[in-house]
Amino acid sequence: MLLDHVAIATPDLDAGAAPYVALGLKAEGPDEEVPTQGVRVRAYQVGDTLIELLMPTRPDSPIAAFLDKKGPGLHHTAYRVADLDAEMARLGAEGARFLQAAPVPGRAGSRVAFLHPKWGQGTLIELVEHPQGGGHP
Ligand SMILES: CC[C@@H](C(=O)O)C(=O)SCCNC(=O)CCNC(=O)[C@H](O)C(C)(C)COP(=O)(O)OP(=O)(O)OC[C@H]1O[C@@H](n2cnc3c(N)ncnc32)[C@H](O)[C@@H]1OP(=O)(O)O
Ligand SMILES: [Co+2]
Repeated sequence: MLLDHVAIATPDLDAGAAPYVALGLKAEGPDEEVPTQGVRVRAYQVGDTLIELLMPTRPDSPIAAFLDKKGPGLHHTAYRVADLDAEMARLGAEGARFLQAAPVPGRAGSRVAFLHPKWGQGTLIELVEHPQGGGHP
C-alpha cells in the first residue's frame, strides 16, 4: 500500500501554500474543486506522494467544521488501494467504522472512503482508488 496524500486544512490556499512554495515545490496543475466534499484542492508532489491543501467552499464542508474546531493544520492521511470496494468489504467485516456506505468521488477522478478518527486512533484515514489503478506519479 502506498501513501497517496497528506491533506492539510486551510482557510486560504495561497496562505496555506506559502511554506511549500518557500520549500521550492510546484503545484500539480490547476486547483481542483470537489463539490461533493465542499473543498477546493491544491496539490504538491513530494516523492511518491502528494501534499493536498484543502480549502472549504461552503459552510457545511467538513473542512469548514474542522477549521472552526481545530484551526489550520493536518487533516487526514490517505492510502492508495487497488480495489476500494473489496478493501471496504474486508475492513468492514473486521469492524472498521467507515463514514460512507460506499465510495464517493475524490480528486482527479478517484473514488475515496473515510474511516472515523476514533477507529484511526485519533487520525482521519482515507482510502483512495484511482481510475485504472493509475494516479500519481
Ligand atoms: C479532495 C477530495 C478528497 C480527496 O480526494 O482526497 C478529500 O480528501 S475530501 C476531505 C474532506 N472530507 C472529509 O473529511 C469527509 C470525512 N469527514 C467527515 O465525515 C467528518 O469531517 C468527520 C471526520 C466525521 C468529523 O466530523 P465532525 O462533525 O467534526 O464530527 P465529530 O465532531 O463527531 O468528531 C468526532 C471526533 O473526531 C475528531 N475529528 C474530527 N475531524 C478530525 C480529523 N480530521 N482528524 C482527527 N480527529 C478529527 C473530533 O475532534 C471528535 O473528537 P472528540 O471531540 O474527541 O470526540
Ligand atoms: Co483526501
